[in-house]
Order: sequence, then structure tokens, then C-alpha cells
Amino acid sequence: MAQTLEAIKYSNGELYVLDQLQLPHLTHFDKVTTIQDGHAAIKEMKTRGAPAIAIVAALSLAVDLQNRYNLGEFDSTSSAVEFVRQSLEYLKTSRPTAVNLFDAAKKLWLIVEERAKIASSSLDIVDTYVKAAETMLEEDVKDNKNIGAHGAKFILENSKSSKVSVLTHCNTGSLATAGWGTALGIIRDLNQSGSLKHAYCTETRPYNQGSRLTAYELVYEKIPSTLVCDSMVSALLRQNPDITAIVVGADRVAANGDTANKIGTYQLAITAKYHGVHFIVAAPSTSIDLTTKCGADIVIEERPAKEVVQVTGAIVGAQVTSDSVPRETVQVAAHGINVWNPSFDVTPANLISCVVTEKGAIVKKGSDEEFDIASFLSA
Ligand SMILES: CSC[C@@H](O)[C@@H](O)C(=O)COP(=O)(O)O
Repeated sequence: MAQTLEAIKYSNGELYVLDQLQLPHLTHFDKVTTIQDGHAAIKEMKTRGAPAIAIVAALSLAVDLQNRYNLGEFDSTSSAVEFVRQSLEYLKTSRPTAVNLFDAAKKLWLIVEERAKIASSSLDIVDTYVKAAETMLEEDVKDNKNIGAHGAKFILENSKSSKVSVLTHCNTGSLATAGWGTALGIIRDLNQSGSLKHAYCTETRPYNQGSRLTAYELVYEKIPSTLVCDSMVSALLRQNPDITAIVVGADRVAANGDTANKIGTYQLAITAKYHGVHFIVAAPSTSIDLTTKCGADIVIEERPAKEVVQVTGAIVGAQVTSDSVPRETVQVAAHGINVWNPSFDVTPANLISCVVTEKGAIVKKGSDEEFDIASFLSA
């Protein structure tokens, strides 16, 4: 089986981030040396996907801190601590919806704040922060593999057939995480065990994470798969009773199970319910925000109108080299039309069959058919 793709390369204090705006045409890594580079990569969506956003933010501060320490910029322990605090606040302003970034910033700050009570030098603070950020990178791949295994088990246990077809939305794979992926990790797991009949991925308008990124991952790993436009899913489910489940990721799961994910997820959940197809949310527990009671409290990012009215792609037939692919941006909508471009929507918990985390599959219990996520996580 082919190696999974990599979006984040980090070693010896150096960070390179795959520029996903160039995919699927060109593999180009940008070197990230400052928190400003990390912030821009996230805001411009060169790197995206809830777990990857958190990890790139955390590691951009790790490299920035080390560089500043080597240049002698911290004259005291408290100056290093203050730099960490301000940098985490700044990184949190890059994108608002995915909770993983806020969760990571909170955990990293708590570790540094605790260490600051006994640290005798700025180096101690730098080392403590860097180690904590590196641990997040390592943990994410482990968590994704567990999500993949739990999700595949849930689907197979709830299917009449030993080989299943599934549909996914947006990109939740190696490109959206430190590796392997969440919802796409479930597809990988099913494929690896010979239990996947076919995977379908949506285009995921307007930003096309499905056709540009998920399709790229599926083709790269030779997973049997088909791309459909977002508007084709209901027709596909009606025509193809083999599709057992729709699996999606999450940017934030509220305490009651309401889930913010890529725009278009909600309509998939409605059609899944109508067609009797399992609707599965796959996410690390770091995507669960128990402080947000329900979906109405989740801040939904709105993106620029140009992402809807324009399309950028490689020019068909143009001369391609290993480091450049001629690309063109064209206007596809009528000039002057008003645009609404929310990047995410909220799927109510009552449309979700199960939330799969690295700790297992959370299903609804009792006659009121509600998730008890807090008890599951604390068990
Ligand atoms: C494992 S990634 C989960 C989600 O972050 C994913 O489904 C998604 O909505 C990504 O949105 P994006 O705008 O590309 O960052």
C-alpha cells in the first residue's frame, strides 16, 4: 500500500507546510519560521482541516521560539513566557470555527504557565513548549488510527454486508491532520482490511476540498472511488443502496452532539436520514467542545465572496514543470451578484448516528435519544 501523503514536515526544529492551494497539481512545501508564517498559512488555507490547523499553529510557535532563543532575544524566563502567551492569542485569530486550535492553545499555555512556576531559565520554557507541541503532532496520528479502527468496526457491525460503500465530504485525510485522517481514516481502515467496496467523495463546493484533496488522496492510494458533485448525493443514495454510511469530520462538536463541519454537511445528514443511511461524525476528542452547549453557540466563519464566484485551476494542456504549474482564476458567476459564503454549517445531533473518537464510538442511549458525550469522555 502507498504511503499516505504528508502535509506537515517537522524535524530538527524546522517546519515545512504543504501548500494545499497548489494541489492536486503541484507538491510544494513552504518553510514556516515564524508565527506570522503559521498564521498566514492557516488564514489563506494553504493548510486546513481542524487538527492540521492546530498542529501547524503549535509548531510555528515552536520554531519561532527556538529561533528567537538562539538569537538571544529572551533576557529572562518571564519574557519567554510572555512571548508564548501573546503568540498563542495571536494564532487563535487565524480561523474561528475549528475548536482544535483553541484547545491546543489552552493546553499549551497551561503547560507553560505551570512550568513557569519553577523554571530557572528561558531555555527551560522554550524546551517545555517545544516538547508539548511535538507531542501533539505524534498523538494526532495515533488518535486518527484509533478513530479509523473504531469507525470501521461501527460501520461493519451495523451493515448487512461484509463489504461496504461509503461517502465522504470535504477533506479529512492525511492532508487535514498530522497523518492518516479521521473520516478518511475510516475509509483507509476499511480499505486496508478488504472491507471497502467503494468510496464516494463530494466535490465540496465552493473550495473543492473534495475534488482537489480527497480525490487526490484516494487516487494516490488507489482506493476504489468516485467523485460526485454535492448536488448529486441524494440521487446517488437512491440509486445505490450499497452505500451504508456517510462519514464526515468535524470542526467543533458541541456538548449535545450538534456538529459544525464543512458547509454542505447538514444537507448530507438530512438525505442520509431520509435514505436510512448511517451518518457518522469522526473526530478526535480535541474537536469536542463541552463548553459549547449546542450548535447555535458555534461561531461560523464566513469566507470571501471570490471563493464562490471564481474558480482557480491548472490550465489544461499548459507546460508543467516540477516546480510550476500554470494556473488561472476565472469568474464563473454573474458580476454584481450578492454572495453568502459560510465555510461551515451545523448538523443537529438528531441527524447523527454516532460520533467516533479515538476512545470509541459514541452512540445515543436511552429513550430520549440524546448523546451523553461528557459521560463517555470521562469514563
Ligand atoms: C479532519 S478535518 C475535519 C474538518 O476540519 C473538515 O471536515 C473541514 O470541515 C475542513 O474545513 P477547511 O475549511 O478545509 O479547514
